[in-house]
Amino acid sequence: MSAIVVTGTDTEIGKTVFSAGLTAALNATYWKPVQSGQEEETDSQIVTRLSGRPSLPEGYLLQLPASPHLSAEAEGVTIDPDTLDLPQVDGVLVAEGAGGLMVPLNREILYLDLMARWGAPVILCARTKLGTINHTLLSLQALRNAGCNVVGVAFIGESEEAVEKTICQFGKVAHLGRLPMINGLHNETAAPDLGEVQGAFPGGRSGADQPGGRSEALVEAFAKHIDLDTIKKAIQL
Ligand SMILES: Nc1ncnc2c1ncn2[C@@H]1O[C@H](COP(=O)(O)OP(=O)(O)OP(=O)(O)O)[C@@H](O)[C@H]1O
Ligand SMILES: C[C@H](N)[C@@H](CCCCCC(=O)O)NC(=O)O
Ligand SMILES: [Mg+2]
Repeated sequence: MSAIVVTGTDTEIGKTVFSAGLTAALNATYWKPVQSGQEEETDSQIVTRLSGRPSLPEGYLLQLPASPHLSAEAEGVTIDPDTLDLPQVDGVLVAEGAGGLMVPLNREILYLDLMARWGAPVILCARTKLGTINHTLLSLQALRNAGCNVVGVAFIGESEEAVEKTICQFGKVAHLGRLPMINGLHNETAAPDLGEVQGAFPGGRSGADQPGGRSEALVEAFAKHIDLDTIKKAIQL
């Protein structure tokens, strides 16, 4: 088995959409160790809907959309990192963090510490919007200080060539491509009471534009814009 970790410079920057593209491209299995927030769909449901690939059950599935340590505390739970070793699967495992790197899992450890413990190669997702140079360089420094193996930065959003180049120069990091914004990924059929469904949603405009239950628009954009060869090499595929 090989595993690859998808993290980001912040929450809401597109890690889940990127993970769905990556999971489809690698015929992988997706895992969200800690889901903190269950407003509409979980990240696992989104990835399975967009990729047509399976998701493992979350290690912790928490209601409150907040930092994992606070969501857990709100339910009287303490996240135990010893229960969050990377699961064994056939083929490739794609594991997605929650928010950015220095997000606490409990009162003692950060997500970054767990990623360092896993030792799996890490992809850093970053916006192309103003402010990203600082966020991305800080995140790269944190990953390296923690001893993580950084595969590269995957950008998300409109093209900002000079900005992307600056990050890769100062950060001495590979540019893994840029996933543009894709229309129609939202699941208009999703509702809170679908919370237990894992997989494609039948009927409606689910963002899965093929009957097999995946978004061909995402799969095509990922194949066109993301450097899968470099990612495959990092996980010895
Ligand atoms: N490439 C894209 N094309 C279109 N929409 C996107 C793209 N990337 C992200 N989005 C949208 O932006 C929003 C946030 O994206 P996403 O859920 O992937 O963020 P995230 O980084 O995984 O956040 P979290 O920290 O909660 O896991 C979602 O509504 C998603 O559909
Ligand atoms: C609520 C978000 N959607 C996300 C957690 C983001 C934590 C950010 C904490 C912070 O940096 O302030 N949850 C999750 O990915 O499961
Ligand atoms: Mg996500």
